[in-house]
Amino acid sequence: MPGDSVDTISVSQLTYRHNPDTEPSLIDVDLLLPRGSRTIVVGANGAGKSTLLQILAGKRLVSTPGAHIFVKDRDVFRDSPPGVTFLGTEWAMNPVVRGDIVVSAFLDSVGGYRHKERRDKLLDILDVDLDWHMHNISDGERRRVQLCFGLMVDWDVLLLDEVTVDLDVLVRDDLLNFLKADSEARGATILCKLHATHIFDGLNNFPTHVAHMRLGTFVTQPAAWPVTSDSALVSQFAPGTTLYNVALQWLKEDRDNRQELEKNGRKARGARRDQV
Ligand SMILES: Nc1ncnc2c1ncn2[C@@H]1O[C@H](COP(=O)(O)OP(=O)(O)OP(=O)(O)O)[C@@H](O)[C@H]1O
Repeated sequence: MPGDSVDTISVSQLTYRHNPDTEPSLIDVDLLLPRGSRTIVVGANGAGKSTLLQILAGKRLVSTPGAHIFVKDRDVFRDSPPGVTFLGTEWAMNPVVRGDIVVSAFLDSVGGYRHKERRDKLLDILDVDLDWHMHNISDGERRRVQLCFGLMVDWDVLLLDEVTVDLDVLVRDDLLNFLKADSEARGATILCKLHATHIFDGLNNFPTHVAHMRLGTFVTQPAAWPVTSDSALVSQFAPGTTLYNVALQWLKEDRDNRQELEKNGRKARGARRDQV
């Protein structure tokens, strides 16, 4: 709850509609994430993962009475917390980052010279060339520049929305190791969305918690990872289960649930309320 410094992220009674006449994308969400945790959220398309990340980043205003959205003990909207980094896919679409600007100038324009050590480490991990021109690089290369840009500042909370999807496996592996070591060394908290098409190799050792969202709610709250004989997930999975198997089972349950709803005449989410 707000005021408890053990939890970096504390959410309660969060309901959110993108449009007033559609079904809510998040329904009465409660969430507590301890400081230093690294949580992967699994869920089918449209489960509400990105919407939740965007709200935690303060990018979507929530006006639902009673909703509490606190990051680092601060109200995300009224007293926005410092040290929160959100990395989402829309960044690469921004015309500014597609202009004729050299990477070194671009990174310096956002203070890269002040974080030279971390910047150089990230340039190395992400294999980014300071002489690249932003308008002349591939989407994957632009993504690597974005990661360098977003991660070079010391963040306390990192909200990752799919941005590792188009990295090659070597770069991605190095980056995950960097993020893991960074979060362990500084007690920084990471929440990331796992896309259904994600490559799972190398991800197994990354999270401290995994969670499952479906139709705007958590069907499994963040649970300690890996699965051990005394962990909450042992009722669903055998100790030592891989993240790949967990995701497969949860996504299959999501599909079964959707088919059941459709059989019973329920329209897909996003339909107007008066059509549901
Ligand atoms: N900008 C928007 N305007 C209206 N509805 C939206 C918008 N963004 C998302 N939604 C709706 O909110 C719901 C949750 O979407 P969200 O993008 O959060 O899901 P997700 O779990 O991240 O899905 P995916 O894995 O497919 O990216 C979906 O029904 C989606 O149609």
